[in-house]
Amino acid sequence: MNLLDDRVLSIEVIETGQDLISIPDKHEKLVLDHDVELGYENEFVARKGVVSRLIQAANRLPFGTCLSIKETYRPKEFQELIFNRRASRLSKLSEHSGKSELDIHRLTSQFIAPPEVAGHPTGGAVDVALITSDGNELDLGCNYDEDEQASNGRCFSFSTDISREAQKNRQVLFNCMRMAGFVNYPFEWWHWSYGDKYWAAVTGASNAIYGAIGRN
Ligand SMILES: C[C@@H](N)C(=O)N[C@H](C)C(=O)O
Ligand SMILES: [Zn+2]
Repeated sequence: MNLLDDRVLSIEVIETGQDLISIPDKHEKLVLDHDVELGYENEFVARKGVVSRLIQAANRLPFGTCLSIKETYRPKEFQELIFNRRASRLSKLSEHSGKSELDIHRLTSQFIAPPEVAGHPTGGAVDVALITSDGNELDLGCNYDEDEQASNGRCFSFSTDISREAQKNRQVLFNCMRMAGFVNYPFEWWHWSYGDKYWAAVTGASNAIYGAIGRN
């Protein structure tokens, strides 16, 4: 399901009011990746229910494997900025010349969520990968945050164009995240959410429980 699907756009939010809290930085199975450059200060916070699910997911990983946390809560203004920036870049590419605004909106929405449905500004979405306890990133088929062009489609969760090792690692990651209640966005193996509109549409929940929230 993509982010512009009517089933996602039509989801109502019944906000729980749950706080954003910090993801523990001393947990033996969770590693906060401070090297990811985002363009704003990453505070590694998420909704309380998301943080407890991240801990559940991490605790299910095999001995010696940890969950690497790349990005969690992202301010809505930043979501708007990166969405508009990508739309503007795509519209200038010769391969997209002649495309309508709606086509560009659709193309942009595959890699960056339109602000009205985006999970990161709700504190419900997380970007994660796997890392060994001595700090080596596991092969998951492409680098974190490489889009379809940069990864030759290997960012898609169900790409078959990745090594056996990467397929096995994805299976480990997908199992632990699913068991903890997260749903994956299948265009990006690293993007998972709980409680946002996308999660509600995929799980059939009657509403989302987390809407966009400010950092107080
Ligand atoms: C930009 C990319 N890392 C990302 O976060 N994409 C998802 C779909 C999002 O914007 O929520
Ligand atoms: Zn994400």
